[in-house]
This record gives sequence, structure tokens and C-alpha cells, in this order.
Amino acid sequence: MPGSRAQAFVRFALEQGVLNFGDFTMKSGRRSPYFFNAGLFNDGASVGRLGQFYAQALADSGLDFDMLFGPAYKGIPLATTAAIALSNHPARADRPVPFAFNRKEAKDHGEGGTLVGAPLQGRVVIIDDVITAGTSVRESVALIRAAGARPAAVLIALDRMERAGADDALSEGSAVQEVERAYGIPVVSIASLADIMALLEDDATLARHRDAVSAYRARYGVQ
Ligand SMILES: O=P(O)(O)OC[C@H]1O[C@H](OP(=O)(O)OP(=O)(O)O)[C@H](O)[C@@H]1O
Ligand SMILES: O=C(O)c1cc(=O)[nH]c(=O)[nH]1
Repeated sequence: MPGSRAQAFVRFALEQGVLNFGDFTMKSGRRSPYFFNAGLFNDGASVGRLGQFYAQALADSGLDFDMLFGPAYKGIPLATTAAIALSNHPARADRPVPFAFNRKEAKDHGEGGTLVGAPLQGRVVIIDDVITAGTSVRESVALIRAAGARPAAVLIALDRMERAGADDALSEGSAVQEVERAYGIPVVSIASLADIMALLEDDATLARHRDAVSAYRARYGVQ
């Protein structure tokens, strides 16, 4: 995404309390001096604006696709808001934007199963907030392929630009690069750690977090 839009997104996330600085333990167990909690896009206006950022990033990528898939749980509102924004975006004019999502627990009554929404078919864009170790993407790819559809891309809000794995066995590329290599599909992000670092440089009120984020990037990051 063009620099100024990525910067606007990072600022938006900060204002919503989604982007935080401090000491956080991530799903992988790694400790991070910053955290992106997409669950705090938690009202109609902010989740609507978030959808517009996703839609613009996908339009800017020029990728063609048939539908969206949001992995449970947080991917569900993300795919929903992105589908609404895309259906109003000129790049998608006159073409529907079907979307689907999964349940974490299979349902054994009613329609049953784990998939909800439009049938998975064609070229599917997986929508999530961040990729850390790639587990959520791996599970999504398996679901999409099992349904006879094709993963076409991953669209995330924030590329943390960091290597996955234990401290003494870090992946060669970033988790995002590893996903691109493993599945042969592009990962599009609205913003990245580089944009967060630019924000820290620009904003004197955030200056106290610069050293910790720089040290973290030096330890785990890719350029
Ligand atoms: O690349 P990964 O290692 O899979 O990490 C990233 C995933 O982890 C988080 O979701 P989580 O699995 O915690 O589920 P949630 O959406 O129910 O919060 C996040 O929303 C991504 O989906
Ligand atoms: O790795 C994680 O657990 C993680 C990092 C982050 O910035 N945001 C998030 O929701 N999860």
C-alpha cells in the first residue's frame, strides 16, 4: 500500500487502541514490545473504516479473485467488513464479493459442519489481521483446497516483518515470506513494522518506545 495510506492506517490503529506499545506475550510465546489487537476495532465506524483499508489494499494489489475467506474467530468480522467495502469499491464495480468463514468447533445440528457463508469456489483471498507462525493460514489453505477451491492470496492488516521459530532456529525469511514461498501465493498487507517505526520516528510522544522496537527488529526482523 502507498506509504501515506499505510501511515494513515498505523495512526488509525493507534487512535483506536489497536496498536499498543509495552511488553506483550504472543501466541508463539515470544515477547514483543508492540502488539496489534484487531479485536479493538469494536464499533461500527472503526470496523467500517478498517474494511475500506482492506478493500483499498486489495484493489491496489491488482489481484483478481472470486471470493474472500475469514478464519475464525477474528477473521470473520474482517472478511465481512472487507466484503462490504469491496462491494462499494470502484475496482469491484458490478461484481459480487461472496465470502465464507469457518467455525472452530464443528456443528452437528442444523446445516452442520464447519463452513459458513458462500460455497468455497474459485480463487479465494484469505483475510486476517496478522501472520505470526502461519498456523491460521495453513489451516485456511487446507480448508479451501479440501473444498476444491484455490487459495489466491492472503490479505492482512499488519506485516510484522519478523522471522518465525525459536530464538536459536529462526526461519530464513519472515513468516510472511515463508507463507508466500510455501503456498506460492502473494501476501498483501495494509501496513508493516516499517510503518510503525516511521510513526515512532515522527511522533515525539512515542519516542520512548523507539529503542525497544528497534532492538526487537534487529533481533527478529527482516528488512
Ligand atoms: O500465524 P499464526 O501463528 O496462526 O498467528 C496469527 C493468528 O493468531 C491470531 O488468531 P488466534 O489463532 O489467536 O484466534 P482468534 O482469531 O480466535 O483470536 C490472529 O488473529 C491470527 O489469526
Ligand atoms: O503473534 C501474535 O500472537 C499476535 C501479534 C499481534 O501483533 N497481534 C495479534 O493479534 N497476535
